[in-house]
Amino acid sequence: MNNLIDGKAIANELAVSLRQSVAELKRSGVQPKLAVILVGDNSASAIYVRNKGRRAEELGISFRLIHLPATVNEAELLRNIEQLNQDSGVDGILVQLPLPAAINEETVINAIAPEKDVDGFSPVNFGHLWQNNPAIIPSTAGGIMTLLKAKNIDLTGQNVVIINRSNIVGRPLAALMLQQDATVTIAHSKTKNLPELTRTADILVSATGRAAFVTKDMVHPGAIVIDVGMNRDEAGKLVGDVDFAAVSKKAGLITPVPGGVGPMTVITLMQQVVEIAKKRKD
Ligand SMILES: Nc1nc2c(c(=O)[nH]1)N[C@@H](CN(C=O)c1ccc(C(=O)N[C@@H](CCC(=O)O)C(=O)O)cc1)CN2
Repeated sequence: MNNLIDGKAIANELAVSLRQSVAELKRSGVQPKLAVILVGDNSASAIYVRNKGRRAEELGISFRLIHLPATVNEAELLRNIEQLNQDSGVDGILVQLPLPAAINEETVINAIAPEKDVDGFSPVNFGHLWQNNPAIIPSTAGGIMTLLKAKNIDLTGQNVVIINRSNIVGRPLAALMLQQDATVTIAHSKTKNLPELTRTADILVSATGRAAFVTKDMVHPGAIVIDVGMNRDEAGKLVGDVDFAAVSKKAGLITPVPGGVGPMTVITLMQQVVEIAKKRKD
């Protein structure tokens, strides 16, 4: 299929130069290190964290996983974050989301030192992003931008519809696309006449968490379709939000699930760990 955007292959290409950057840093006495806090036993989160650990190891980035029980209280979680904030050997800190309901996500994210907030979710990094001066950016949004760049897509004047308004995907992606002069619409569960809106999209991004949500009647011929969904179908198979079999026949370019946005999220995270570590040299 020649309209496929192979995120796995693009991530693997990026890994080659990133491995060299890590090796250079190590030669200059800096060992890049990522610390991940995983709370509870969400099976999807465990897989995503495992993928991050594997990629880090393969690149030569130190990876520390702190796995806390779902019953951990907020104060204990904040203590762990503070220790990592104070540890000069740790470059990037992230808390895998979602967190158990009893824990306030915002309090936790705000506790991460902005200069180590490798997810780019803190108000400081979000503020920089929306001020057109991005520092550390959310990895999924950054990964999607890299995919489009790899395919030489010029965003100027393109109509983009993003079905997601989260801080992880929709909002940061909208900011990044706006910076490249796209016309961006964020759609969500209360949006009226969604198919009518999505048919206006030159680039359609979906992150709804619902399998087969994007059907072929929602896509105009030749559109670029970016599928951020991670869902299980009735047979337990990993699928995205898009009815891939039908939509891929109509789309100009399309990302698969798995092997599309997911690997780009992970490699972008690693790129940012390395960028933070480089600051230790200065
Ligand atoms: N602290 C964060 N939490 C979450 C984020 C995030 O960016 N930071 N994003 C998502 C999940 N996510 C990152 O953690 C993520 C999603 C998917 C993948 C991935 O490797 N996907 C593979 C398939 C994996 C599988 O087999 O299930 C693929 O698409 O090929 C990595 C990371 C929510 N939480």
